[in-house]
Amino acid sequence: MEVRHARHFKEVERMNTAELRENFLMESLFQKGEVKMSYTHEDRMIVGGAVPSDNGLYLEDPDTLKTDYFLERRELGIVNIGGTGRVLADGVEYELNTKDCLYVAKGTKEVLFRNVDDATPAKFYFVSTLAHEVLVTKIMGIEEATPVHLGSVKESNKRTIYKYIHADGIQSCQLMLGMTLLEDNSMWNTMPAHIHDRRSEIYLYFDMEPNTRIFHFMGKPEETRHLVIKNEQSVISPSWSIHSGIGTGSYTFIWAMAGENYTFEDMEGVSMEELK
Ligand SMILES: O=C(O)C(=O)C[C@H](O)C(=O)CO
Ligand SMILES: [Zn+2]
Repeated sequence: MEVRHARHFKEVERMNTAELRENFLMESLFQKGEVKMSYTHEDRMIVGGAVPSDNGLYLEDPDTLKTDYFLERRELGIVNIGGTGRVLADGVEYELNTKDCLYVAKGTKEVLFRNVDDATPAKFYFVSTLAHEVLVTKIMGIEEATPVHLGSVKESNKRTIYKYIHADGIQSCQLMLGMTLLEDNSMWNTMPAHIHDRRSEIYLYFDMEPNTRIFHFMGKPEETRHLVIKNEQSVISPSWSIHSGIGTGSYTFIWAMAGENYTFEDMEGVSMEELK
């Protein structure tokens, strides 16, 4: 697993494009027959992709974590962005259709990713955070997730946030996770922007045409930078950074957060006057 260290905003102000990408962008999480992972020291989140082939794939990384098994001191949120797949958590099977989410509790010794049909392979995106308590492993479809309607056609940001793992949904120790779907011709997410100094956040952009790009904005509000992002790429947002994007075509994204509090609404809005 690759490891990324936390960066101070003063250092980030001076980064060129390649350095920004090296530090914050995960460009190839989804490789057939592999589990790919990236460990960020921003709230010690692990972000990954698993694309099973014939025999399935186990979630493991003893060298980086130095624990007896992956979820010994962690919890895990998984979302399937591919064809129907199965996750076996200590032998208990969960079938995940596209956009279904599975929370896997701390203490689960074995996590196995499988396809239902190799002709339409599953693509599992996952985020793992540190956990202090054993909670309940639970699956949730998008139709059961808590919707929040935001934005307008006029502002090109009409969208619905579906919250899966949060205080009023699937319970976790600190992981919060959901998916945002934009209406046709609404291109902006998270604008007006916000920060939340108590939590880091990771986005995965997906459901994009090969030629579509997201211009994703990060940085302190008065020192913004951008990254040009392709389909199925993931970007880290440190707690001091805005995280907002505009697509050249349609897209969906999964957001996941970890940190101090467990309050989705704890966002400090950034006014347009502040953005530079
Ligand atoms: O579209 C949005 O706005 C979002 O989905 C924002 C994320 O949910 C977020 O940044 C939560 O802190
Ligand atoms: Zn946020």
